[in-house]
Amino acid sequence: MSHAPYIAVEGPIGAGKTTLATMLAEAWGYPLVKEIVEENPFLDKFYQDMDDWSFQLEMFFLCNRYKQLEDAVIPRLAAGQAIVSDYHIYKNLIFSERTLKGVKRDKYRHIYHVLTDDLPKPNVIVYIRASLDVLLERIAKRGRPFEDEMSTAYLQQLIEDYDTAMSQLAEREPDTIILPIDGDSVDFVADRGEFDKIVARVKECIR
Ligand SMILES: Nc1ncnc2c1ncn2[C@@H]1O[C@H](COP(=O)(O)OP(=O)(O)OP(=O)(O)O)[C@@H](O)[C@H]1O
Ligand SMILES: Nc1nc(=O)c2ncn([C@H]3C[C@H](O)[C@@H](CO)O3)c2[nH]1
Repeated sequence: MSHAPYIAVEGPIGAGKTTLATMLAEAWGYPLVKEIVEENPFLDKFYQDMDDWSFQLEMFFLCNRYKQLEDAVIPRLAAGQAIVSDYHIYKNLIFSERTLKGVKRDKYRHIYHVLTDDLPKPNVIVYIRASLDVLLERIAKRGRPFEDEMSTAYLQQLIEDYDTAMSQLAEREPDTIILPIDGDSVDFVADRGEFDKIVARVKECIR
């Protein structure tokens, strides 16, 4: 392992990333880097008109995540200390390849690589996979008003994009271990035993 433990949780919208990342960070007493949602000025506009707002939204996410890595992740790893994150920076590319088109997609892809290629990458990604029905149920239960506008087709496409992306990532970043979790059947919230099993599996990866 080239740096202190850097553990990321990934998965499609509503899979339970923030929930699991928070539990892991608390269990180990590590700081948590969390996605910015409430202060995002473009999310509601994006869900109302994706074609019109996707570039602004993707750039906002990219700049914010870059800043979080710069401010919170890099100094911490440089000090030899572990950290948990509820995303991997690669998710910018997963979403942008789906939401952007033509010249804007090419420009975004270029900027993405310039900004992120030399950033530290997680040692482990806990990848929560879940079916469309389960994701829809969790998104509805959480009740963010702007997500009412999200189409089922978009979410289904993201489920597939995530599977493809995780296979690509396994090739691009062979030092990162990807731990898939079946979010439909493994309820790490209600069942402490299931959470403990995840903790044990992650520990194995960062020893
Ligand atoms: N294993 C679980 N069982 C039941 N409910 C869960 C589980 N995991 C998460 N939830 C609930 O599902 C909702 C979505 O979870 P969470 O916000 O952690 O997802 P997320 O993947 O971080 O979402 P986003 O992609 O939007 O950032 C929340 O209301 C959370 O309490
Ligand atoms: N288009 C797009 N690009 C991203 O990088 C991205 N990251 C998260 N999201 C959406 C999912 C949830 O609704 C909400 C909170 O995660 O924001 C994104 N949407």
